[in-house]
Amino acid sequence: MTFLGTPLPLVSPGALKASLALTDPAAVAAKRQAISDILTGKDDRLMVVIGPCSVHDPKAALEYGQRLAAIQARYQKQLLLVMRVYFEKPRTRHGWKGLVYDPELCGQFDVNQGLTQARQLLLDLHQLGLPLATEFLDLTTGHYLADLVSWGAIGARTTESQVHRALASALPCPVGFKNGTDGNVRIAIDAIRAAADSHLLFGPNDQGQLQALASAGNAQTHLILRGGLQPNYQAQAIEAACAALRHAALPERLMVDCSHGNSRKEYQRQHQVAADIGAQLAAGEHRIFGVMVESFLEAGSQPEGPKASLSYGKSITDACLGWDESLVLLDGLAKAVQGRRQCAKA
Ligand SMILES: O=C[C@H](O)[C@H](O)COP(=O)(O)O
Ligand SMILES: C=C(OP(=O)(O)O)C(=O)O
Repeated sequence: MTFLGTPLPLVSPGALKASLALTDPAAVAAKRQAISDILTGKDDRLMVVIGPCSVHDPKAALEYGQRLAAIQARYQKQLLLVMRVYFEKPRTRHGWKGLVYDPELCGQFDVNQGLTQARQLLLDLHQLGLPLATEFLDLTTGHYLADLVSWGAIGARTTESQVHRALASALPCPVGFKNGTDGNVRIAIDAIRAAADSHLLFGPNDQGQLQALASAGNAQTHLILRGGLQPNYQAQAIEAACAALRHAALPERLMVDCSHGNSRKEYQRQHQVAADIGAQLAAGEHRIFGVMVESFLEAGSQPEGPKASLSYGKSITDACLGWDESLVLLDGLAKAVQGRRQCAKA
């Protein structure tokens, strides 16, 4: 090995997809189309990407998905609920990097187990009828999981990365680019433009052999305002971001992340962010087509640690809204969409 480190066995994408097969790809395609219709404005509902910051316990994530699936019908006239199922965590400095890398939370890097658990959970959630959202971070994991994903994110720390823009150009689903952690929106707009092109990328084929791929280009990409040194969810920031999109000859369509830089990492502040967005929608703001919310079974977060030491249903990365308060936030967004429709009729 010319690289320093310990080689670890890795299941091939084809073997994993054969053992945990998606039997109804048309159902995933329909979910992607529903998201695309909202992205383009054909459907006037609001897309809500909601769920835990990260998946460390597939059982708890599945329970969250069962609850989300059970309320889809309640909101379906106003909201399209898309579940966050994040298996890879971009860290600012240190910390657990996600289920794919360390499913036992013990630093053993059992990637085969992590990929298997991740794909099994996506299959289980897909069968509940939920559209599924994830961040694509490592350039390889998409080869194992992307066929089950309805919407992808490129995170604040990788939006400027050329290889992540190339990855997005090859993904079979709509993709949102977060602004930079400092609030830089331009790099996300550059990413949208770059990802529309065909790019050369390297990755495994189904047999696990390295191949080069000339991507098709992805026109279904968009901006996500996630805050930065200052929040960027308020009307003035929305206007500035839309002016930048207009200047780049891009559609003025965007998603707002109620968490991260917009909540300043205070999870309950997501209520205020969602309420401000709701007021904008109710006043006729049509350019905001979606929001992101960090939400789980239990409110808050807990320090990462051995699985046996953790309490059930609580995030070990960013703090999240609890289930009941998440319903309050969804109720407010549904009312705001109704208000937007009244505005449109006036
Ligand atoms: O969404 C999760 C976090 O915002 C991101 O992974 C960074 O977390 P950290 O700043 O604790 O590393
Ligand atoms: C890591 C995330 O967000 P960001 O890239 O905006 O920090 C996330 O949404 O889980």
